[in-house]
Amino acid sequence: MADPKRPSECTDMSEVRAEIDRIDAALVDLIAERFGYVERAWQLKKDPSEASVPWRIQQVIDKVKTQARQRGLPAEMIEMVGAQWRNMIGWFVQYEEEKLRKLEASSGGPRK
Ligand SMILES: C=C(O[C@@H]1C=C(C(=O)O)C=C[C@H]1O)C(=O)O
Repeated sequence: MADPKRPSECTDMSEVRAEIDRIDAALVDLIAERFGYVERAWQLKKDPSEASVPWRIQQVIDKVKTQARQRGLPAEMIEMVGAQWRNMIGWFVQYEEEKLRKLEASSGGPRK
């Protein structure tokens, strides 16, 4: 595969789109990798009430927004990044909750 091109090196829309496709594929890989740790997280928790950890959710969102700020993204985009993370984490929390509920039901009570 050709070397990645910097934005200023792209001379037509097919080159721009090829780079966007490359970045999107990398983002999906990273989300899948992140999901692997969420999968491990619920296995290390004891019951569904542990799925949502508000202080940690806030910490994660603060960190990504700080990084977005440091990268010089526009203010509205920083808010968008925070909202996307909140949305993604919301899904992960639901996933963990469901797994822990099923585990609780199948084992006849919370894990000791
Ligand atoms: C991964 C965890 O489980 C949940 C998912 C989080 C995430 O996706 O970053 C953060 C907090 C938890 O509500 C955790 O407790 O750290």
